[in-house]
Amino acid sequence: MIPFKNWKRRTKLIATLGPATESGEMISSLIESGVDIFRFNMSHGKPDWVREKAALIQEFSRRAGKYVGMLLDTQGPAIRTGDLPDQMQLKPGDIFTFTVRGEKVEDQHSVSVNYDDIVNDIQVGDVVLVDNGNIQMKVISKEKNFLRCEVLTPGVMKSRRHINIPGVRINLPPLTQKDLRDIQLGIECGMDFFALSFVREANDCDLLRQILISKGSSGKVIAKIEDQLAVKNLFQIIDSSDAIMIARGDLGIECPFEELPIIQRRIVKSCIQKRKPVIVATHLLESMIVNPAPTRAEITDIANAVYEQADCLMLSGETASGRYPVECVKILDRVAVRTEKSGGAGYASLVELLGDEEKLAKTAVHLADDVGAPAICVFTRFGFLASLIAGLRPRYSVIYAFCPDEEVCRKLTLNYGVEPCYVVFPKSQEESIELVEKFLKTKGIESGQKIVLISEVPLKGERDRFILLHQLHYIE
Ligand SMILES: Nc1ncnc2c1ncn2[C@@H]1O[C@H](COP(=O)(O)OP(=O)(O)O)[C@@H](O)[C@H]1O
Ligand SMILES: C=C(OP(=O)(O)O)C(=O)O
Repeated sequence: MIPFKNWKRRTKLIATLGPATESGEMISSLIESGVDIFRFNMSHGKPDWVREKAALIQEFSRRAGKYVGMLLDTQGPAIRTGDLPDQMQLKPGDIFTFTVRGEKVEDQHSVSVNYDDIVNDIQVGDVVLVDNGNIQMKVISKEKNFLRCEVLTPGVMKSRRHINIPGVRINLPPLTQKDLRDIQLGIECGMDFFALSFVREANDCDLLRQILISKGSSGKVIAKIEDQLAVKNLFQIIDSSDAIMIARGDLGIECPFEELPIIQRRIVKSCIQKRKPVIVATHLLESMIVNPAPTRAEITDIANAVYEQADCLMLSGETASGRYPVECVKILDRVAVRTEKSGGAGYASLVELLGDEEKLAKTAVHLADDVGAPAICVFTRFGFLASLIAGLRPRYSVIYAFCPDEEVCRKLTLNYGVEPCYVVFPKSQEESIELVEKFLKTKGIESGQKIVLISEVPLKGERDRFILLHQLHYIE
């Protein structure tokens, strides 16, 4: 019997926290609606705000009895405008000035920029792309401390907007002083994932990892692929990170946009092949920042990412500042569940399985697929075996990861199809089966169903592992 009834979503969901979702009530509703990880975008969040919201997430996740991860997203070597007291409505023909080094100008429309070298990197006649390319301006003159531009497309200039200069290597270090302060804050708040913006090469990830380790954090390193250099160095970056984010907001500006779907597919496929979790981010439900219903194209985009079997989908402005955050999460859930049932691209067949653990995981997944098991129960100390199994994308099974470490449980919120459950490890196979039976009963899995049990915890010899095909037999 194929276990399609009560299908639980395998694709994980990340929601960016912002003014629209900062209340305890909203955080609680988002957790109830299925958010697995909350993202703090450090281009916007102030330290006290981050501390307060991180504590709220921990409290509401405890109340909901569900592990929820927290992700700190660094600003990285990105060019951003500074704070504006009020938004500015811009129309074609307006003159707009970008200032650096604290320069003050009398112009009607101006804003500071965090990157002094912008005046060197941009030439008169170049087009400046602001706010994900929404506002285009042409440089008409430049001085030591400012650039004067003509507005080409209408738009609203707000605080902390991103400026892209495609193809130019920005003269900022991979981690700025602000990033280092934010990472320290993230460690203090117990963040599980640290995303590195505008990663350019594998060394950038190594640097972040060294910082985390030196400060005693077990945080995972997520590399954001958002420009052409990162695409060029993709394989090394995948190898040096714990997970990849396809940051389509910037990537879609930094690369010709017709390349975006091809790059997305290549990244998802490569990550699955190399067994690294992958996040598809940004613009999944962009129209729902203001509209109550998605476009057909957005539904199809979500379904495509789910069909590709990405581990995770990420909402940005939709939950940070949109009008319908909870509805967006519910729509992602609904589209993901339906698409998962219909099957996926199957890139996991490309995974290279070299070591014994990998082969063990593959055997367990084959068995579970063959018998149509609704569950693979894995006893995992460090989350390694659970993530191996997730990487192989079982066709029908939820992966219940029984783990004696709450930190590891929170890190598993990113992996495809994994539901982490905290347990003290049982001492025998019999106790393991008893624990699993009791647990699966609460999950609505019926007596008589066949499930697969696998453990990385040796019961006898140091290298012994077991895989068990077990038919549930609940004692009433
Ligand atoms: N912590 C925050 N505080 C204030 N505004 C925020 C915060 N996080 C996000 N936002 C708002 O939501 C918008 C969308 O979020 P996101 O896509 O993460 O930002 P961006 O595209 O600027 O990196 C931001 O541009 C910003 O206006
Ligand atoms: C997630 C992204 O990064 P940010 O929100 O930091 O611009 C993106 O560009 O898609």
